[in-house]
Amino acid sequence: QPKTTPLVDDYLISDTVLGLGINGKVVECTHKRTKQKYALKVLLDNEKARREVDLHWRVSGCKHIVNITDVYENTYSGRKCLLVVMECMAGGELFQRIQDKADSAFTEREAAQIMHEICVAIHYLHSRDIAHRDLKPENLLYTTNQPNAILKLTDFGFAKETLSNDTLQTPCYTPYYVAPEVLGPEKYDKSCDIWSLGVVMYIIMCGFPPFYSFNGLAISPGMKKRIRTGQYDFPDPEWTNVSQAAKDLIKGMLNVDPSKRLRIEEVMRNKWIAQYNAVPQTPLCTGRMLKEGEETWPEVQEEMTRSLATMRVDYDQM
Ligand SMILES: O=C(Nc1cc(-c2cc3c([nH]2)[C@]2(CCCNC2)CNC3=O)ccn1)c1cccc(C(F)(F)F)c1
Repeated sequence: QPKTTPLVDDYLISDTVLGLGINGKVVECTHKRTKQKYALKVLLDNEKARREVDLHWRVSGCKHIVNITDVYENTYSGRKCLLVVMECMAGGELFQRIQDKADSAFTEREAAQIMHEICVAIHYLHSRDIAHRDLKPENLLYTTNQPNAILKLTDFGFAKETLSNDTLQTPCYTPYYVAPEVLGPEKYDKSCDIWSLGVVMYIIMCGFPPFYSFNGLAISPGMKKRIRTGQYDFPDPEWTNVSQAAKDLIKGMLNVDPSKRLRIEEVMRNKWIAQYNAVPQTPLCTGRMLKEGEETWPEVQEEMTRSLATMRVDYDQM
């Protein structure tokens, strides 16, 4: 139900670029009547863009997912475009905010509260049979710069429905003797998101990623092997004071076998997440480590982007 009236009748488009998504550019815009600021994502109208908008619109009501205000279908110089107007997340990205508060101690309890917010978003998606498949630091944004800002997930450019056979093809009844796997392989798309949750949690706890290539190359063969074989650890001194509960949760999310990896329901039931307000207020070195690693942060982002691209391909072929 996108609007077909010209977006420019209702909004002023500024030339402030907020970022580039998989399928399109994001710019700032202002509602003419209310003077309210919004983020506008410009997508070329095609099947991929339609899927992104449809899935994002379906979950836009979740408190921890960037809300869509409006969608317009307009034609510019003969090209059909989808214009997605979203609430403006003026607080910027998750790790920028943790780094900016480097002086005042960032504690394990604050980390647990942040993880709880991200898990609420992922649980909202997975319970509606939608996998995000591109959960990474630059897609986690804050509403404002204020202390009470809310963290939200954005960019549904790789999102997809995970309805497997037992809900679609097979008739509404299934003979009681049919084994579950016969109804079609449980799709592993959701487990991409759990792996991402594990990587994001690891970085929140210490300020550097669990996997990286040592020789500064893009994904080195060694790094790929280390990801597949789950070779990472919790090095001292950064991890010395972190609770065993947090480390065990990360292990459950970074399990190399997607079928053995925790599901989001299990993550939400985990004590460290469910009772995040009872997590010890141990000071973490995340802010300082993020600051120290600031120049190599773009490489960390690129490596996560590549790891996700590889995983999406691998799991689609399973
Ligand atoms: O990025 C800002 N606001 C924002 C941004 C988005 C947004 C959507 C998407 C993205 N951002 C990215 C940008 C590149 C990194 N991945 C995410 C690509 N894909 C998207 O779908 C949505 C809503 N508000 C921002 C940051 C600081 C200040 C302000 C402003 F001053 F405008 F309030 C806005």
